[in-house]
Amino acid sequence: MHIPVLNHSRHPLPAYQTPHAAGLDLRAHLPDGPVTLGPLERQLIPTGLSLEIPVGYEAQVRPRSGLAVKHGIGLVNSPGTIDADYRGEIRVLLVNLSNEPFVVNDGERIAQLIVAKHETITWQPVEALSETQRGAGGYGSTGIG
Ligand SMILES: O=c1ccn([C@H]2C[C@H](O)[C@@H](COP(=O)(O)OP(=O)(O)OP(=O)(O)O)O2)c(=O)[nH]1
Repeated sequence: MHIPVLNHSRHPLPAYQTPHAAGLDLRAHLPDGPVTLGPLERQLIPTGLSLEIPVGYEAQVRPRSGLAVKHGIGLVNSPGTIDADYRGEIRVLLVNLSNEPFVVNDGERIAQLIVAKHETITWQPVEALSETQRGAGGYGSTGIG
């Protein structure tokens, strides 16, 4: 699938790092210099990228596990949703869940983008739903562990 992309950064377009990777790494676009995230601080980090995603598809912004395990860096709204009709810049809502400041440098790979199909549904209001073995059970109703 080809996706039209505007790249306002001086970084290369997101690329798959291995032949069968699902995600394309997104880089920080910080022309004015690095940004420091203090402990528990969150910031929207620009990528310099705007997309034209085909109708029927979305893009998901997901954390990178390496940054999560090594530095406690996550996404507040994980996974972020990029709508097909969004034409603005993709931004990444990073949060520092560690006790140490974390420096985000220009060009650093901060998150990953997955393009996925989605359904557009219509509602069918009813008076009752079909019965199942689970019924309304959840939240550990089958036991923990
Ligand atoms: O991590 C994210 C999440 C969203 N967006 C952009 C693309 C998306 O299409 C738009 C709106 O996102 P969302 O629907 O999650 O935001 P909202 O809080 O529901 O606001 P809106 O009322 O604008 O839909 O913001 C990003 O750039 N990064």
